[in-house]
This record gives sequence, structure tokens and C-alpha cells, in this order.
Amino acid sequence: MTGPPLAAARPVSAQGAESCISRLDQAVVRYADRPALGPLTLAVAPGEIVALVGASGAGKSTALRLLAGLEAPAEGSVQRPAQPNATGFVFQSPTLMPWADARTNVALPLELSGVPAAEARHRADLALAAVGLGDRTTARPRQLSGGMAMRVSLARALSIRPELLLLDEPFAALDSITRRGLIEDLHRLWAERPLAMVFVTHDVEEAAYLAGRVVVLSAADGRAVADVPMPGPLPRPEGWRRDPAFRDAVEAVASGLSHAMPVAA
Ligand SMILES: Nc1ncnc2c1ncn2[C@@H]1O[C@H](COP(=O)(O)OP(=O)(O)OP(=O)(O)O)[C@@H](O)[C@H]1O
Repeated sequence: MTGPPLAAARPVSAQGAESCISRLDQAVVRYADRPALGPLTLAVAPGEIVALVGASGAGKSTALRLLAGLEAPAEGSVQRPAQPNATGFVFQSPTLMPWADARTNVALPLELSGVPAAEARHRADLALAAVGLGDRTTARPRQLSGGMAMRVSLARALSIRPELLLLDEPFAALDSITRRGLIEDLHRLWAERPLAMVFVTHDVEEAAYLAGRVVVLSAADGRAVADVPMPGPLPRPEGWRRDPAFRDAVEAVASGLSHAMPVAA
């Protein structure tokens, strides 16, 4: 291996208390007294893209739920964006209403949060155009491919104009070409309006390509065992996947992950 694996990693606890949009501080989650996560400290700066990787059960989704305010920690604290509607969430499944067209799927949650109907539809159309579905606003979910349905889900999350976007393995069910296209879309949208993102994935290369920083959670106890800054500009330049700096970064994350895997009995 040529990369600078864990030498380049810095412990999460070493992060300063710099201005951040969201932060977990020594957060612990337990289910029926069994530890599910932590203690985990994770700070996300405005406009920063962070990928969370770790074995199944390491606590990645739990960390996202804490950041989303969907559950509270048993110990430690969670800092979240002050504004209401500042956090968007994209799940692994697009979770679209099958009876509604793409526009309504995006507009209805806005209307339910108090946005007048005409404005909600206008914002839905803008969000759908931003994800490349400007010509599919009247399509029902069954008329859309898996990648298109995920784009609608992304448009729905973006339509609230979040400062923080949480994505829980959003592209896991899609083929690799579609996944790569969606990652490029995320970078393009981020370049137009740099919002913070926390992206959960099992795919080391996807994490290293998308994010400016990759945090590795331990399978044993859901602590962060590595926090690896990713080299290179965002969005990625043409041919970045073949760049030695990218290949080294992938190895650094993979090495952190191999240290974070459960030890076979
Ligand atoms: N509602 C729940 N009740 C009980 N245990 C739970 C609950 N949700 C999660 N857990 C447990 O908490 C731990 C962390 O789960 P979590 O889903 O956050 O892991 P993950 O890293 O996202 O896993 P995966 O990659 O498989 O999605 C696991 O041991 C899981 O079984």
C-alpha cells in the first residue's frame, strides 16, 4: 500500500470547537441498555461534506438520527441548526407517495409545513429542475426509474432549502453508473449552494470521492476510530478516480475500516 493510512487520520476528539452547523459531543445511544452508539463526537462545519463509514451495526444510522433530532442521546449532547426546517433527510428508499406525481411528492410536505400551495408547487418545480427532472414533474413514481425516484426524494429534501442534508445510504439500491451520476449531481448542487452534508455509505470509494472528510465508526462500540481528510478539490476534476492522491485516500479509509471491523472469535 502506498498511501499514508492512519498516519493521516486524526482522532475525532482532537477536533476544535470551531463554528459548526451541527455537532455530537460524547453522544451515547442505548437500546434496552445495550450500547448502540458512542460516545461519539462529530462536528460538521457549514458547507462541509462528511461521509460516515463503518460495518453494519456500527451506529451510522443512529448518528444520523441524532443529527436529525429524531432521537435524543442517553448521554452527551447534540447541537443542531437553530432554524426550523434547516435539516433535510434522504433515506435509502425514496419513500414517495405512489398516487402522487413528482411535483406533488415534493410540494405536499412544503404545504404541510405551512408554505402556500402555489409557492410550494413553484419551489417543487425548481427543486425538480435542479436534479434534472424538470420535464418529469407530472410523472408518477411507477413511471420513474430507481435513479429518477431517488432524484425526486433528493428534490423533496432540497426544497426546504436545508443548511444540513443527511443522507442514509441513499444510493445503495442503484447500479454503479447511476450512483456515480447522482454523486456528480450532489457535487453540482453543492457547488451552486454549499450546504453541509453527512452521507452514510458502505462504499469506501464513494465516501472518498464525495466527501471532504471521512469518519470511520468502530463496529465494536460505535466510536469514531479515524477521521480522514480527503485530498483534492470538490467537485472532483475529470479523471479524479485515477489520481494517485485519490487512490491513496481510498486506501487510508479502507485501512481505518479494517481496524474498525469486529474481530472474529
Ligand atoms: N430501534 C432499535 N431498537 C433496538 N436496537 C436498535 C434499534 N435501532 C438500531 N439498533 C441497534 O443499534 C446498533 C446500531 O444500529 P444502526 O442502524 O445505527 O447501525 P448502522 O451502522 O447504520 O448499520 P447498517 O449499516 O446495517 O444500516 C445495532 O446494533 C442495531 O441493532
